[in-house]
Amino acid sequence: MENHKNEGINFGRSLIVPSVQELAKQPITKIPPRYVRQHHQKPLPVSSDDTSNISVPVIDLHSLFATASESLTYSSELNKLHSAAKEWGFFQVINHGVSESLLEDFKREVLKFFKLPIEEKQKLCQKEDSQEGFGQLFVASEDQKLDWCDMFYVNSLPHKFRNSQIFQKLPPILREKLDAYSTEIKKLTVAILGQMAKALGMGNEEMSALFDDGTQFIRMNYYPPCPEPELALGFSPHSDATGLTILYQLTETPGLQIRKDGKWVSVKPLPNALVVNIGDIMDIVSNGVYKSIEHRGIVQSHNERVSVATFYSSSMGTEIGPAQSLVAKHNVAKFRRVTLEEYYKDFFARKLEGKSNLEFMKIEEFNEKAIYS
Ligand SMILES: O=C(O)CCC(=O)C(=O)O
Ligand SMILES: [Fe+2]
Repeated sequence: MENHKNEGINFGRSLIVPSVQELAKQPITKIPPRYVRQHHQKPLPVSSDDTSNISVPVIDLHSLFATASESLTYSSELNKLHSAAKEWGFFQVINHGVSESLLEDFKREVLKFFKLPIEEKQKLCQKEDSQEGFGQLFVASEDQKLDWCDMFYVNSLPHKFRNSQIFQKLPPILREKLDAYSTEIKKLTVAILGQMAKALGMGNEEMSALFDDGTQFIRMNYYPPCPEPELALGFSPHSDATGLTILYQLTETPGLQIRKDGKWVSVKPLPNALVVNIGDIMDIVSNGVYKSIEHRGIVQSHNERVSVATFYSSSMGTEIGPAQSLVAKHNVAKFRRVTLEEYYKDFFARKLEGKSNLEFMKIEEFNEKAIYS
């Protein structure tokens, strides 16, 4: 298993903030000012921004992979995947092959973890100069607004980057299920990326070279009930700095919203489905064809919400930039090339601010408007 001296990889850390779950246990009717959003960021009442009749595409991975093994160059499911990645940047997958019993077991252990007494969770808290552990990310200053959320974050793959101090302290069954979940989600991610290579007309080897031995991070999010949900956000608007993210919504409480044509659209939890989204790195690799979409989390007054995001990127030494095959095909590169380390250092040094990180990678003339659609 993991190397005992391993201290993980490190992109600096965020400021220490109080546990929101502990705060929400107090008999409060108002939230502290640090959680009250400025007007433009407040979640609107649903009635004034009604997008309830719109939903993200659902893709049946069983049919997608079945037609792939028949080596058809075209299939309607592949076409659906391509348009979902281009037009939505988000979709849900069903018949994804990750066993229901693993999803159930993992869910139970994650929920148990967040219910542990704070003293137990604090044994796993983020240490000096590390993002991994229990705490919060992206808090860059004392006057920044805070998310109504506690989180636990670990580097899960490759194994050599696992922080052994954290893994050893995890409740053993959670550690076992996390390990199994990480393996299954990596397989699923790589399989979806392979289909995307095909849909984009990229060389399959090009996608494999970037992602077969990639880096995986797991972030578990706990959103407690909030006495003033119309003033707070569970997760500030952001896009993910990854290749692909697979999100498991553990509870039935909705909360994830994506920005679609200027409106916030909810991604409602579906039974046995996983949410997939394009991250900034895939947006870059696809030379802007696939879209990394801004999303946020809202909270509710009576229900807690729990989600697990699994972020997958290329391996650490890799230089990221538009795929050469697509640059040749499009006759232009829309993004600069940087190493993954440089990219992440910049991402984690900021507070979350929509898609600002992707903008910084764009070659100037493309900053305003995408040319491919
Ligand atoms: O909880 C959610 O649905 C969103 C989480 C998310 O966007 C993230 O962890 O990056
Ligand atoms: Fe996200």
